[in-house]
Amino acid sequence: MRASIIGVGLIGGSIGLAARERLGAEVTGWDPSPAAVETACARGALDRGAGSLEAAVADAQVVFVAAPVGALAETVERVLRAIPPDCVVTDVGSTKRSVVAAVADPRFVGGHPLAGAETAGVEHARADLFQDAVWYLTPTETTTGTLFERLHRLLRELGAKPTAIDAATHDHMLAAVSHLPHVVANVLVAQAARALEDESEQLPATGPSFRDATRVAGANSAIWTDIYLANRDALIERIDDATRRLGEFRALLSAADADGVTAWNDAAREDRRRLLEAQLAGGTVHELRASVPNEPGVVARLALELGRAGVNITDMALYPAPNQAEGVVALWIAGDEPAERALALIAEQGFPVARA
Ligand SMILES: NC(=O)C1=CN([C@@H]2O[C@H](COP(=O)(O)OP(=O)(O)OC[C@H]3O[C@@H](n4cnc5c(N)ncnc54)[C@H](O)[C@@H]3O)[C@@H](O)[C@H]2O)C=CC1
Ligand SMILES: O=C(O)C(=O)Cc1ccc(O)cc1
Repeated sequence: MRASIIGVGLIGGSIGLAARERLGAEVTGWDPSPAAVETACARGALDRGAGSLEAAVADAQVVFVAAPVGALAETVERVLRAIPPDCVVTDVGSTKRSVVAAVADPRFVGGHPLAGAETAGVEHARADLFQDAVWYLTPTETTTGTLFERLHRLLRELGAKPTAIDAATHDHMLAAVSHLPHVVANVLVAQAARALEDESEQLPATGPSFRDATRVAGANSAIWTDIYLANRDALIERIDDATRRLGEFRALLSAADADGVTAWNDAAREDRRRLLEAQLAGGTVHELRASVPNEPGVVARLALELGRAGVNITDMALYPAPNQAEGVVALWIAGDEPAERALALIAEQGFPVARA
């Protein structure tokens, strides 16, 4: 497998380490910072650095674009102009609408690993960063099924859990579970640091809860300014919602409503439990086989439909029929109930489907 990485920072570097270690891939990379390329080679994240983006991808079977969100659309287009025809291109940007709207090429599939850190640069890259992490993919009606399948398999081999989602749903969800938490962490440290400016005030001691809630405060501005701006409409909605919730709690306090405060706190515990429980779906893996016409977008549509219903595809394989007009998609789904749901959803799409 020949893989190429454009933007060799924390995420690009981690993909390089994992691809070389786990896939035995030959990895070439390019970054506008020569120092990043040099460190990536020294750390074993790249087999070699290339002199230009075009040279880095000329021979690739898969390209990961791991640049800041604001540079993604232009960089992906540049990659698409330079790759061989049978190469899949993906990105890792934390927001998806802008790049997916700008790039309409059957060889491109948007992506976003839900894994990372508050650090930056290939110095902090790790081969195990994506182990068991959800890795969102945003295929569209034009995505080539076989290239989507190749990317899906590669990500599984990197240890991740690829999950199809549409770009708008992704950005709205991420505003709530990633972008707002980063904003709130910044607000918390700014509040506590007021004491630094007022010499008469004693510096607060920071306990574990403060450290947990603020680990990501001031995370890498080289990527976060772009993320906040690219998702500003969804993030503003979440900030307004959070402000309203703070206002509700303020009202409970102001009324000294002890029962209300207890109910509010209990509801938070229950919400957190349900959110964390939802990540632990597992169980027996079932193989389903669906017959589908060999048309652009069919595989993407199936993956998106299952993703929307919360069904995770553990693995997938495509078997085109000799006449090339139709084919079989094999899907492996973990858990009895999700497999049942997947069977029903695929049948609803009008495709014959059975357990293998
Ligand atoms: N840091 C994290 O935890 C996560 C970050 N992401 C996304 O991954 C991408 C990369 O982020 P990190 O690796 O954390 O940042 P980073 O700052 O560690 O690395 C970014 C790299 O991109 C390079 N770069 C800048 N402009 C470029 C361009 N025009 N073309 C190619 N390369 C360029 C920089 O020189 C740098 O080496 C961003 O899109 C970010 O939203 C996704 C998931 C997690
Ligand atoms: O460090 C953490 O907890 C993070 O949240 C890292 C992170 C940053 C950006 C992403 O798009 C996904 C994950």
